[in-house]
Amino acid sequence: MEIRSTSEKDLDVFVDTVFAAFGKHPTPPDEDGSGVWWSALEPERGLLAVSDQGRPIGTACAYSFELTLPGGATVPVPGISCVGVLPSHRRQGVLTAMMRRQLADLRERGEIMAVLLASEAVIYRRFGYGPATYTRRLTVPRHRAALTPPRAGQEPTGSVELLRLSDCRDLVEQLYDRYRRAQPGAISRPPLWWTRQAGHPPTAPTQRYIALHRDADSTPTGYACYSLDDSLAMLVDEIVSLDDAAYTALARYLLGHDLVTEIAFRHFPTGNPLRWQLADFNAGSLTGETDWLWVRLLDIPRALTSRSWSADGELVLDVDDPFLGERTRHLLTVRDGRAECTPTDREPDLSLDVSDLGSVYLGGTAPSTLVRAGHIRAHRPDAAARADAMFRSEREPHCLHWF
Ligand SMILES: CC(=O)SCCNC(=O)CCNC(=O)[C@H](O)C(C)(C)COP(=O)(O)OP(=O)(O)OC[C@H]1O[C@@H](n2cnc3c(N)ncnc32)[C@H](O)[C@@H]1OP(=O)(O)O
Repeated sequence: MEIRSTSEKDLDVFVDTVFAAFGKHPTPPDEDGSGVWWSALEPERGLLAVSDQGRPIGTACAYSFELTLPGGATVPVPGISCVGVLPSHRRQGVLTAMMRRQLADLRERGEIMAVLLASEAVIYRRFGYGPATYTRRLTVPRHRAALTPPRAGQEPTGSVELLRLSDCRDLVEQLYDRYRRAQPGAISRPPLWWTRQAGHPPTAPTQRYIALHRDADSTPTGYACYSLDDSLAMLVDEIVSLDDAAYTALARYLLGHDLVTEIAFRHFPTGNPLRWQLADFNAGSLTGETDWLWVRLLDIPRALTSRSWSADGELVLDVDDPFLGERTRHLLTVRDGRAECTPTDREPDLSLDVSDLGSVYLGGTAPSTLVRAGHIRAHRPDAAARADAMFRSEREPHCLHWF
């Protein structure tokens, strides 16, 4: 078997092989290659595994994204996707070989970390990825959707306008970009995703309504992208807002929609105040709680010094990376929210696998939870609490981009 990089001329074979790995057939794109989820693929960042007989049997690719870190810094990240091996060639080490090659390539490019969305949670930990953000759905039956009235002096001052997605793509793109720069865990949607209508709504060409919120000065501050199905259930693909007032106004608009049986909010963030604003706290049900963005650190010192930190202090981290055969020990020193990271031979506070460091990195998983789960070993009684205070993100990490 050979693993080779792809280029533009491999695109059809690449797409065909990915679909075969998932047991599906590709739908034809528009003449210019747009209008399907894979329209934004970067063919020069793909890998193709080819059997000894010359048959393509496996695929993997990387998108060029930016990731927002706790504190608001953004870093370039490869978004790993289209990972597949033909059913006829599974469990023979094809994926393992592709992951090894891909991580080596990413290191060579100087990437700090990689991210992905896992089709199954059992696949990627062995390659050093850890789940770092989570998602779930809130569903509210329309007859229980009443919200508590706003407190005196906090009445909404903005407005909501109903638009069709096809009429306001540029505005939606700009709002998403402003939102993701302020939201830890959020991923950029490169211009290609919008111009080629790749991915899922609102970048996909699917028909959708957009509820656009403007503040009192008529400045757009958020949108909700939604549709109703034949049974009159409303599906909200995403709400993107620059502040809580916009989110609340959009939720009020959606929950007040007539002739709707229920309103389902996809990607409902942990810590979102909407349940507290419902007159009946139990009106909504939370379902589909699942991992979303997985993080794989490739350059630990650069990763740790790129984000900001919520508490000053020192931590010695002993990090095992079995897949890459590396064991490194780092002294993390945080002063005024910024970190220095140096090699050390001091006794460790925490011993952990690189996948667990990926899980706690964005602040969405408390180190103490992984200590209690038996993943991380704490060598001092106060180490887990100290790590919790330092790794916590003031704003909970959240990602709603699908790739
Ligand atoms: C980011 C993304 O694109 S997510 C999409 C992932 N792709 C899919 O889900 C498509 C359908 N599945 C597939 O194409 C394949 O089953 C893959 C890509 C998941 C795995 O490919 P394979 O070539 O079979 O993996 P490989 O042989 O290298 O297995 C490595 C190890 O992972 C384990 N493993 C791999 N996939 C799975 C799985 N789905 N469930 C449980 N264990 C798995 C193997 O058992 C093996 O374990 P071992 O090292 O202890 O023996």
